Amino acid sequence: FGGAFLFLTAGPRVTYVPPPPSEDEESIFSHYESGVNFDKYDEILVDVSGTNPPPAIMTFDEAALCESLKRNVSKSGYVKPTPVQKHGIPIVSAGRDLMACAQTGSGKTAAFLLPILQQLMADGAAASCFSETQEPEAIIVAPTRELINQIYLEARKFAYGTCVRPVVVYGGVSTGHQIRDLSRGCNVLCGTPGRLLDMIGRGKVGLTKVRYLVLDEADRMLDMGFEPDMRRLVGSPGMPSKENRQTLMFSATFPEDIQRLAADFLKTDYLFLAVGIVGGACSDVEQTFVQVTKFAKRDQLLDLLKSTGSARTMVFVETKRQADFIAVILCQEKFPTTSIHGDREQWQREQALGDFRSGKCPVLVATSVGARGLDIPDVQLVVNFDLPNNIDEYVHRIGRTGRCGNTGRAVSFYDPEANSELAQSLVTILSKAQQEVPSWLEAAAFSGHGPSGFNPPRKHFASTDLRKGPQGGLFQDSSVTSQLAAQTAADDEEWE
Ligand SMILES: Nc1ncnc2c1ncn2[C@@H]1O[C@H](COP(=O)(O)OP(=O)(O)OP(=O)(O)O)[C@@H](O)[C@H]1O
Repeated sequence: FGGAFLFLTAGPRVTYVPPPPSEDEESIFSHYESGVNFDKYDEILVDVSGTNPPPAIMTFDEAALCESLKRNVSKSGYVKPTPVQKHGIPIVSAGRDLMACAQTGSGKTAAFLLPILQQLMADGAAASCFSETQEPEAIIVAPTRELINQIYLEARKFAYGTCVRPVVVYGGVSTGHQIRDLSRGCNVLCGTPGRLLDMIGRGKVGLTKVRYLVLDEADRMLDMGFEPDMRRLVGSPGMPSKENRQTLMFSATFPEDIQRLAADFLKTDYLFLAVGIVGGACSDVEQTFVQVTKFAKRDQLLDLLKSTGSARTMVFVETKRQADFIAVILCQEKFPTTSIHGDREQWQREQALGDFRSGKCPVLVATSVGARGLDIPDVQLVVNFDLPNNIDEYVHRIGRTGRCGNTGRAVSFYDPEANSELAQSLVTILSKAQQEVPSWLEAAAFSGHGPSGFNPPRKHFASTDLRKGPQGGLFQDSSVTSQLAAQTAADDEEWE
């Protein structure tokens, strides 16, 4: 009986083998153009706190990258570094631990990949060779399968033509396939936590050579959903102590309670890099709000999509069932639509993202699993059909548009019955992004709902490195709820 029970709970064996990524140079380096606001990134205030930060670089030349990396950066269409790259690259190169917060779509991925790859090349990383146990020098973790795959493809792009070999492991894909891929050599291992720990537990990955541990979407990786896995990872046999590795954390949001927790993983002299307002929304996204009841949302969405034509659109909903339901309705109404959520098979999730990327389905309905990190060209509109229950998730969701200096638009359906808790934080977010605040939303914010008092917009840039004391924490109200909210999301979703 025990065996049968085990079999039932383990579920069917996953046999999906994703198609290999293209080897064609043109598609490896395909990219979208940076937008009209790219140069405005330079006007964003930057604050680095902690002792002895190295000076920022102004150009990629100053990053002293080796020839092949330089070539790959240029083939990727990068001409000038973004602020998180200008400051982040020298910090990583100087061997410092880092907690970096910069707005969505502003190039955080290259800010950690380039200096890591550069260092591995400079130190002559061992060319990959076959071995049953691989000993990567860098481990990168992220919360969703699609995001870690995207980071892997970026790593593969920047490492093109070098001897550094990145590998990716994530759930929903045949383990045997990933073990075979790993055994061919691995310098940079990208993984979602569950599958990564599984590979370590099976003895396929050794940790003794780890020099870099990167947590992308670090606040999510350290909230209640993933924190135990992260502790397991750093406590795994062979993993160098925090004193003996470099730990790097990146996100667009960093609630204070999570910053406090993050300190356990970082050396005490870590640097905190804030580009703009910690937890702030991307100012290139025009945010509008429509007050609507639950029952009127459907018609509102149809009207909106009719008015935007074939603009590539992501529609966020609360539940997996709702995602399927809305996708079906939109298809019936002749909007080619697909969906991504945790109940879909991995091949369906990957196909959905592929169809959305290619434009075959210009509308993607997603649960919170699609909120973070995904970098899809030309997403013009994000619709919050259901608003999330925490402000950080809102910031990440609307950040799927307005990336890399391009402009974007987000329309959110605000249901007074369900969303009043969010009103204060929304007003703060809108004000800080210099956006118009609807008077009804301001009234809702003042009417006393929500976890704390109204947060008046600050006139000056406020760094929110926790170590600077209580005047920081612009979005403290959100941090109070973030853990709970994230837990709810984690319960609902098969994240990785
Ligand atoms: N210096 C640059 N010049 C031109 N394009 C860049 C530069 N840096 C990054 N990009 C491009 O900008 C896009 C967004 O970058 P990336 O995905 O790293 O953003 P992010 O800050 O990690 O966003 P998120 O918070 O949503 O995860 C990518 O397509 C990336 O290739």
